[in-house]
Amino acid sequence: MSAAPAIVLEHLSFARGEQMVLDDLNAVLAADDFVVLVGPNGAGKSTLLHLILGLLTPTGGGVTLLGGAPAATRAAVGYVPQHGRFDRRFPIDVGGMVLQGRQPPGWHPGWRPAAADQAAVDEALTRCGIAALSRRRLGALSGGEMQRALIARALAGKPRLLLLDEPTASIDPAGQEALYTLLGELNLQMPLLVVSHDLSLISRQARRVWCLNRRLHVHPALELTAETLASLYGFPVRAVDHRSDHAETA
Ligand SMILES: Nc1ncnc2c1ncn2[C@@H]1O[C@H](COP(=O)(O)OP(=O)(O)OP(=O)(O)O)[C@@H](O)[C@H]1O
Repeated sequence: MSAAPAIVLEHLSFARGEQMVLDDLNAVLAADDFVVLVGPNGAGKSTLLHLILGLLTPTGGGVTLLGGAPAATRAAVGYVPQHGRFDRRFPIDVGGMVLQGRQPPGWHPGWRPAAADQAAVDEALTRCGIAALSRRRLGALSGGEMQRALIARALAGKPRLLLLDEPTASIDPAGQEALYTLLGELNLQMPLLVVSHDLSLISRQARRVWCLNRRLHVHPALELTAETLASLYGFPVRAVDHRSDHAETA
């Protein structure tokens, strides 16, 4: 028997007053899925993530997250914010930040890590290839290293699903390659939902693409054509395949 889906959207709608932000969304994110969520600015991507996490209440339909109501199951979701939105002046080292992924939700000033917490941090750092950076201050990390540290923080909480917001944005090509590899490895163990405009990520790794612009269209990734993207973004978009085995020959 196949595992239960990670996310089920059923006739999901969300309105703010007169504005219909999301209109009758239906989709399933399978237990082994790698879904990239694309859409122009204002399409409702953040609103959808908030609904999936139970931080907003649908005005129609519903969301099932990891087999239950989002408010009850969201603790099992690892959320990875954009590295550029994280304040690196925060006076903490990489190990300390990853340890935050073990802290119980809410305000617990007396919380002290147990041996199992430190073991989970060490495992997450190793999995993300940054064990050697454990004592490095956040301010001294490259963009790619910072993104890995944020992924490690999410992994430390032993999530059953990862949500990532633009993981490859503002990262140099070598760092992006390393992230593609890491995301592929993580997908062997858990489903991923990635908000991204990175066409290389879409063409190489997504099993499915959720194209959102108030309504949701689900595409098998390889069928995502320039026409689909143009209709989504409202202007022509050139899909560039960066795979070396597709390199152009002069
Ligand atoms: N707190 C809010 N109050 C009122 N309207 C909001 C609020 N948050 C978002 N909106 C509106 O809801 C719509 C969807 O916004 P949302 O942030 O979900 O889009 P997005 O796809 O994440 O955009 P972006 O790519 O620019 O981050 C937009 O029209 C936005 O202006």
